[in-house]
Amino acid sequence: MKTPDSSTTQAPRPAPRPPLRALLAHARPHRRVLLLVLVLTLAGSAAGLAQPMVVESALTALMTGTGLRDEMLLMLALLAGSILLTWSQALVSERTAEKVVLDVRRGLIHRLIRLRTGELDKTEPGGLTTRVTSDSTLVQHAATSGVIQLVDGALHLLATIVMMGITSLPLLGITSGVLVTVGVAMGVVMPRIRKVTTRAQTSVGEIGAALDRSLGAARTVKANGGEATETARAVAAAEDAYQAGLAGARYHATIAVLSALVVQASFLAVIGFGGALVATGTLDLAALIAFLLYLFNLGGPVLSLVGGTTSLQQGLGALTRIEEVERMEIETDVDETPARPVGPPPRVTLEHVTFAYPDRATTLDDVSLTAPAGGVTALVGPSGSGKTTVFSLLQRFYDVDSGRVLLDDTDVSTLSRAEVRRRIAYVEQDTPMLAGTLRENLLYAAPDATDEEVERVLRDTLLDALAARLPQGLDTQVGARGLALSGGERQRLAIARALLRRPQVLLLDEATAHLDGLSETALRHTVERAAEHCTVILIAHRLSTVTSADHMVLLAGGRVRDHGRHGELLGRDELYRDLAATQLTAAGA
Ligand SMILES: Nc1ncnc2c1ncn2[C@@H]1O[C@H](COP(=O)(O)OP(=O)(O)OP(=O)(O)O)[C@@H](O)[C@H]1O
Repeated sequence: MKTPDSSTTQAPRPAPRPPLRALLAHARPHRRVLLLVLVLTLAGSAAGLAQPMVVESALTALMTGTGLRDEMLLMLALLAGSILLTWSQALVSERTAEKVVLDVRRGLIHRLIRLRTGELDKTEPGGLTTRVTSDSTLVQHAATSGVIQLVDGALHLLATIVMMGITSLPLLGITSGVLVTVGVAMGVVMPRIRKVTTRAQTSVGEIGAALDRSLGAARTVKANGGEATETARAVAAAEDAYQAGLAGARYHATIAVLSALVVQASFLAVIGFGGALVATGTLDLAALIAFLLYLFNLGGPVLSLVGGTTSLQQGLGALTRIEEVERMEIETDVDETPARPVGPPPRVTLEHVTFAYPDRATTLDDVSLTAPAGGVTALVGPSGSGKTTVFSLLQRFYDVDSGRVLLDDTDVSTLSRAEVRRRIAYVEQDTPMLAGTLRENLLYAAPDATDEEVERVLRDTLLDALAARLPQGLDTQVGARGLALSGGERQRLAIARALLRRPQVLLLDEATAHLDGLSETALRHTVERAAEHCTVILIAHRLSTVTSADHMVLLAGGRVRDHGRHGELLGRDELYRDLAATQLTAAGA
């Protein structure tokens, strides 16, 4: 059972749409421009279609001895017209295609960054990013040039056939063999092209996923000599993409050869049969030549049809993957900018909270705990006992299955996620630094913080000495291409960033890494100073933390086992005594 309103703040999951309908939905906003492109394309094709007729009349003129001037001028005009039309058509069509892809990418980026935590748990990030990069490109071509090529190809083909019929019906009869064969070949090959393209795209996604995983865990890979295994995994996906690409190439080549072969064969047939007709005087030589020109013109529309169908097939495959993202649940309530939290730090309460990760056994079972307002509460417990899960529920990364999470008397499920996360700041165990300067890292979530606030927070986190030591002070670059900070400094920087937002609650997952005595004291001092302004809840990994905490909650197996002060728990709880002796690290130990 979900909390009553949890469904109102999440995006509804739309039913899957048929891919073609979805594709047309992407083309719809640009329908006017696409119509213009189609008109231009058709006009270009019409200019091309008129050429053999003009040739026929020029040849007749030549044979009857009348002048050629008009025909030559007309041919030049047609040529110029068709060049101009093709050029402007290509330009407008490319621009629209770029707009389509930008729209698709904007939508995807927006959704991916707001995906619900539960969706992220289920999906590999590499597979998601290829939807923004390569899949969107395939949709772009399908929704614009693909559709246009198809319509143009079909109309052009039809018009060519009509013109051939007008020129000579018997010769058209001979040629129909071409059309039927090409049609059958396309019907057989096209679905296969779609299948291999989908396979190729899936493999490309797997390359991304495999690399993301390897690079994200680069140190583990190196330390375990896992280079060969990781390479093999990514290369296997690359080879599969290659195989799928090869299969696609084979199908394309088959279609190209078939069309060329059939056009050549019918050319011979038309020459033979048409030659006989000319010899008997049933057909003009000029008409035969015009017919042959049409025959060769057939290649254009047939290629358009093949190209259009291929890109449509590819686009539909890509769209199926993009639509998967459209159907994933996102957090819709994170973009509002709630007012800065004011008022005293709240009491934080979990009231009979039960929670299970999707498709997992119960992780928190009837957990009730209270972190007093403005104090330091430490969560302790063996690994896997549910400490991090409590933090996740407090920030509404997930919603509880039953029970309530309260800030004073306010149920967090009645607040938007933006509001909850504005009130609560979270410092992870291993805080990544963002690219940029020390100042940019500090101001990430509070760009309007004043210099005085920055200075006070630096003092509270004992980072003022570090900043003073640096030649460029707060404008020093940090991270991969700048100053490297120690684990302790990184976590204090993260606390400073969190405090600058002036949160009401600070959640801190203490680093398990060993800190020297100085850093440990600095961290404790920082936490004590933070507790002057907000309610601090921390996942404790240090003895010094639990001895100085106001209150402690001992979790075990997803339930609250005991709570109280360090001395009390030490006196009465065996598990706690064990933990204190083994897990909690003492400075300088
Ligand atoms: N995203 C997730 N999806 C599914 N199960 C999860 C997820 N995160 C944690 N779990 C499971 O929930 C249980 C509690 O995990 P949690 O991270 O809350 O424990 P913890 O007390 O913080 O452990 P540690 O001290 O090792 O960090 C574990 O059994 C874990 O396997």
